[in-house]
Amino acid sequence: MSVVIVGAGALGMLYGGLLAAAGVQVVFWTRTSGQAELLRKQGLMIESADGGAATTISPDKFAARSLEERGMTLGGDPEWVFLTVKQRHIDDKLLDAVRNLMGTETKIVAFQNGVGHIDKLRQVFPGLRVYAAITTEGAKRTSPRTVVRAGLGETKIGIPKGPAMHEADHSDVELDSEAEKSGESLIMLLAKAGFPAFLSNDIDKDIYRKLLINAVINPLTALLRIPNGELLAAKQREELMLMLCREGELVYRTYGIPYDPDMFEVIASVCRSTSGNLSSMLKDVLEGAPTEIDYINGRLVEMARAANVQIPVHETVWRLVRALPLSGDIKL
Ligand SMILES: NC(=O)C1=CN([C@@H]2O[C@H](COP(=O)(O)OP(=O)(O)OC[C@H]3O[C@@H](n4cnc5c(N)ncnc54)[C@H](OP(=O)(O)O)[C@@H]3O)[C@@H](O)[C@H]2O)C=CC1
Ligand SMILES: CC(C)(CO)C(=O)C(=O)O
Repeated sequence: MSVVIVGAGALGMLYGGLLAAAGVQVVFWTRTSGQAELLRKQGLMIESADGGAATTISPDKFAARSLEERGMTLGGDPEWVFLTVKQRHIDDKLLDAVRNLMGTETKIVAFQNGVGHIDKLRQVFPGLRVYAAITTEGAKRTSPRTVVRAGLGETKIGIPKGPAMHEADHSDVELDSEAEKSGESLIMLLAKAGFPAFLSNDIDKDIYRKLLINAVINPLTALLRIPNGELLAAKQREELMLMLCREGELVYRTYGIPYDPDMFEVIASVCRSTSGNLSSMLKDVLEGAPTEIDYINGRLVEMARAANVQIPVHETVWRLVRALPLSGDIKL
């Protein structure tokens, strides 16, 4: 079994590193030749947030190439391509490069938060099975060859339905037997590498559940510059969370997208279980990097507008996060 990791960032190094350590044939595909070279020379390291022993993966356990070295052959016909770049990185150039990697039996697994990417991948690769992975792993890249794993999360894998997920029928649909067989082999592979992983028959529900969790926690933590747990530490913050949650539920009801009856409690419990974490959006803001707001709150706003539904709090946080200065932009 071979796995190509497109994007050796936090998630890419975590999954690729532990798969390689478990003996799976892994090829990392980085953006820059500098990172690929560093990985080839020094290997990579996965540290644990609680100070436990780090896992070192030596360079003989994997291969690393870069987009800049596009001419180089990666060899073979990979069984899986894990797409672990951010949503905004999925552009025509990247998709062209991914196309060159695909063999006849290759399947893609997309790990992005938010929505939009699956439809894009389906348009570019018609007829190809695109799996979505929804994970509660928390990974942070601390150097081009080091990643910190916040704790053991769950990874759910499934094939989203319909070309546009929010227009899809959300009744339970069984995966066809071939897709199920492939999905199960991937789950076993991930389990071998130490990831608690499950096959989902309704990954759309998981995608939209995560979307609402992110659409409440991420913009508020990014705007208020606080760790996730601090959202519950003041009534005013909880009120904002509740408004975002209720507006999101309104959109979901409008489109017939199922959500947990106690969605607010689900979100609050994520704040508690990740209380010390900085959300990915806050990390992006602190690093001066573009955020994934367009693919999270932006998508909800788009859906609401298309259905003539008002979600003013999402609209406001979406605009505010988009308007945040990139670090260093403003000197006071
Ligand atoms: N980190 C986490 O814990 C979780 C992340 N996710 C989702 O997973 C996705 C990835 O997140 P994360 O790993 O944190 O992000 P990172 O920013 O750490 O990693 C993204 C990686 O993609 C690389 N990249 C960008 N463009 C290209 C390209 N053209 N070719 C090859 N590689 C490229 C970047 O390279 P470079 O740095 O050189 O630009 C970087 O290494 C996001 O959508 C996020 O929402 C979901 C759940 C948890
Ligand atoms: C669940 C949460 C909010 C954890 O930090 C997350 O997925 C993120 O930060 O993007």
